[in-house]
Amino acid sequence: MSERTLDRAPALLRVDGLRKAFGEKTVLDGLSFEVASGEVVSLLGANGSGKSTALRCVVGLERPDGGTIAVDGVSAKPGEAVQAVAMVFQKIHLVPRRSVLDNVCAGALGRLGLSRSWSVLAFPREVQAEAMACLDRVGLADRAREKAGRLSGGQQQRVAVARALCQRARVLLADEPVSALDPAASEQVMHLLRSLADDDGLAVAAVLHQPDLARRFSDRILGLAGGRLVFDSSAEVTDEAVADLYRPALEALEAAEAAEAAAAMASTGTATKEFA
Ligand SMILES: Nc1ncnc2c1ncn2[C@@H]1O[C@H](COP(=O)(O)OP(=O)(O)OP(=O)(O)O)[C@@H](O)[C@H]1O
Repeated sequence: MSERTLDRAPALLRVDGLRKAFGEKTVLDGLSFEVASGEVVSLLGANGSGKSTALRCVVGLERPDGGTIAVDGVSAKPGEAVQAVAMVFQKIHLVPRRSVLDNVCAGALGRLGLSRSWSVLAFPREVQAEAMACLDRVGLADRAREKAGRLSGGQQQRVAVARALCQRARVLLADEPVSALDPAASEQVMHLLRSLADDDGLAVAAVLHQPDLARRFSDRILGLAGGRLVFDSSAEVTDEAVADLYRPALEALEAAEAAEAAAAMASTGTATKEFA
């Protein structure tokens, strides 16, 4: 977004030298980035470049092997959730049989010290009031009493965002938030993320597979390859730089296809010889 001029605020989220391996495979290789209050940062990269793992480390779903994560200047304990950080996913993770309002209230569970099992019959009235305000913020207050599973995918994703707001998150991580949505719903969700940064001062980091959306809705784009940052640029990143991110994956795919074609040719040759 070229016209947006951000006086970069101090980073709300600071990730420094993050390292993570699964077995022998290094997935994050010293990844560092920052996201300020009011900023939307997109992470682009080929499949397997470490984008999801990076966000999962930040939200405490994975324990990093090294590096530091700080939220508002306070270091996070590795592998532990931080109240001020929430994440939304491509697979939206609502409880479909519970009401939209209950799903949003669930954002307050950690703060209330209640179990994640939702054993409470009803959430305290003040939590319900806060959840209604969060639903209103995402434009879905009128759907509060419906079962979450009855809403469209785009609406469910907005409910997931409302749940993050009810958690009082200041850093919102979004892992492919629009990959399962149609273009109109994708626009709506991206506009919502943008306005949460612009109007509410959230720091937003989103993994996207759509470079055009990344350009339109973010202040900066981070390019990841092999668990490292290969660029951290303004949203005017060149087509070539973006294409470079996906080139190794494309080349690997082309090599696999060529090997498959060669194997098929060889077996056809053998079959022809046997037939003769
Ligand atoms: N729990 C796990 N155990 C073993 N390997 C894992 C685990 N989670 C991720 N990986 C591996 O780590 C690598 C990076 O995965 P990650 O999901 O972070 O990539 P990504 O950039 O988000 O990819 P995509 O665009 O496909 O979602 C992949 O090779 C993946 O198979």
